[in-house]
Amino acid sequence: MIDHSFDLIVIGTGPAAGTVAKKTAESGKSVAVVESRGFGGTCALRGCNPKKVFTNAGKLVDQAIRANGSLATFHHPQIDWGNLLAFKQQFTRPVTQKSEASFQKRGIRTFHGIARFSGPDTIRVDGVELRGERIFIATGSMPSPLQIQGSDLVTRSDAFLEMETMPSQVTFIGGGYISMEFAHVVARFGSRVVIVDSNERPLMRFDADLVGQLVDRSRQIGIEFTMQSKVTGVTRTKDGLSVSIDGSGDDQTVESQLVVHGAGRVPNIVDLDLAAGSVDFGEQGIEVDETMRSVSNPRVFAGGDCVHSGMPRLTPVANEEARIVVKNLFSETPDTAPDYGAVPAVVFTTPCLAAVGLTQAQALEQYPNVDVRYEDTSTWGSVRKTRLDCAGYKVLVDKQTDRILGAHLLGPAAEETINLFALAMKFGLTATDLKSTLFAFPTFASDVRRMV
Ligand SMILES: Cc1cc2nc3c(=O)[nH]c(=O)nc-3n(C[C@H](O)[C@H](O)[C@H](O)COP(=O)(O)OP(=O)(O)OC[C@H]3O[C@@H](n4cnc5c(N)ncnc54)[C@H](O)[C@@H]3O)c2cc1C
Ligand SMILES: NC(=O)c1ccc[n+]([C@@H]2O[C@H](COP(=O)([O-])OP(=O)(O)OC[C@H]3O[C@@H](n4cnc5c(N)ncnc54)[C@H](O)[C@@H]3O)[C@@H](O)[C@H]2O)c1
Repeated sequence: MIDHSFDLIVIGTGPAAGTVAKKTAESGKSVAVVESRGFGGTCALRGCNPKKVFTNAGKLVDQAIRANGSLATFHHPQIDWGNLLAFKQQFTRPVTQKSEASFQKRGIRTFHGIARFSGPDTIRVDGVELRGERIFIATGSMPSPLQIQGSDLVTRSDAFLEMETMPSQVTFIGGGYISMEFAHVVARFGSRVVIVDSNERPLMRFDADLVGQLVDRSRQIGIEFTMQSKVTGVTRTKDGLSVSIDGSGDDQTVESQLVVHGAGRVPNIVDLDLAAGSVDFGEQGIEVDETMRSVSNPRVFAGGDCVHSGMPRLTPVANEEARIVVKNLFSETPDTAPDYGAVPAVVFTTPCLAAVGLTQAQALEQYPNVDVRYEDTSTWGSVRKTRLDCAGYKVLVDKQTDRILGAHLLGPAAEETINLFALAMKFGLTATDLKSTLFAFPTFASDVRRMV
């Protein structure tokens, strides 16, 4: 029996869901949202935003240590984990209540619990049956299940961001975004940090030369890398945890008090009973066409981390897909597709590593004449003034058109400067256009003229 009917039911309350629910309600439609955890989604509660508070702390201590005695004098700059957690909670604690209120203020009905399909246009949540003219799925992603003994002893990123103290020995499984970002903070807190990754280097999707520089810097601050190795099990010992590592025949164990999951995320769709809703899906997520509509159920749209779009699972991607869903949801002929442009990505280590567009290998494969401009910029004045000795760039330019094919930055303000390249690539600016632009001086942006 149907308890309530709506024009639109939205599952999730992260960036993708929020935009679609609010814009649709503002257009006069009746909307319900369903959330199984606190309202607000991963980015605001357990991802980008709280993470940035932690990485800011790591960056500040790093700056203080390397500038000590030259730019200023500091006595024992250090992270106080308890204070840091309390400060982070100033940002995260109000989110749940504010987020739900912002839906309700627009007349959106809010439901708490796990949403499950009970038919092609019906959802069950907490014993209530809802019918939707349209259903938008934006359930995000979750840590990939670890098929290892003792997987229940591994701490996930959401629990890591709520830890009241940080122990002295920490092991990270995987060498991707999460491990590298957290490891830089934990190392600056003063703990022993080990990263175990199955590849030959961490951050495989980023430029190998710049990752090499970042790994050197990471080692200088005490991070140990165990590469081409897999964690095979975690067991409890009297002092903490013992991590078993298989390094292709070279087995070893590492003692830790904390083992953190940084081994990738998968679409969070297991609880939805998508088969009951006739919604096709695969390992990479919900199958959608280019309008973000389910390929198998025309009433259903999906966006963000839970879909198989081939795009990186990042907040700006979720936002763009939501913008498109708003346009297509109630259209007789949905035909608008996302315009992702070149999606910039940043690893918030100290310094940050940032990238947009093609990698060197992709550029050389796709274009006959590529100018590869790579330089270690640690000797540049702008970098030396920060007392940092880890910086570089790689810019890939199509020699035929002078267009930027990819930009890869490591160093101070890389996380900001990359946006200039994203803008240039989206609007087809050439290397000469960038070179001829007057940027304020002395800024890191003004270094762009030397890179192109
Ligand atoms: C530690 C960490 C750091 C990150 N840092 C960055 C960063 O710096 N920059 C960046 O761009 N991206 C970052 N990301 C990725 C970013 O958080 C995601 O890409 C983004 O949140 C995806 O948004 P979404 O709307 O698809 O889903 P989410 O934000 O994940 O929201 C999905 C919501 O759906 C709810 N839900 C799931 N299943 C159900 C169900 N069956 N019923 C009801 N509700 C359900 C969940 O509880 C959740 O609230 C980070 C992620 C993590 C984990
Ligand atoms: N700054 C950001 O934008 C940011 C930050 C954090 C997370 N995220 C999002 O969250 C996702 C998940 O982050 P992540 O760091 O968990 O994943 P990731 O995909 O970035 O990296 C996972 C790494 O774990 C390795 N790995 C997997 N299983 C392993 C095992 N058993 N043993 C050893 N190594 C193993 C992989 O080789 C890979 O290098 C990211 O892909 C991104 O979408 C983004």
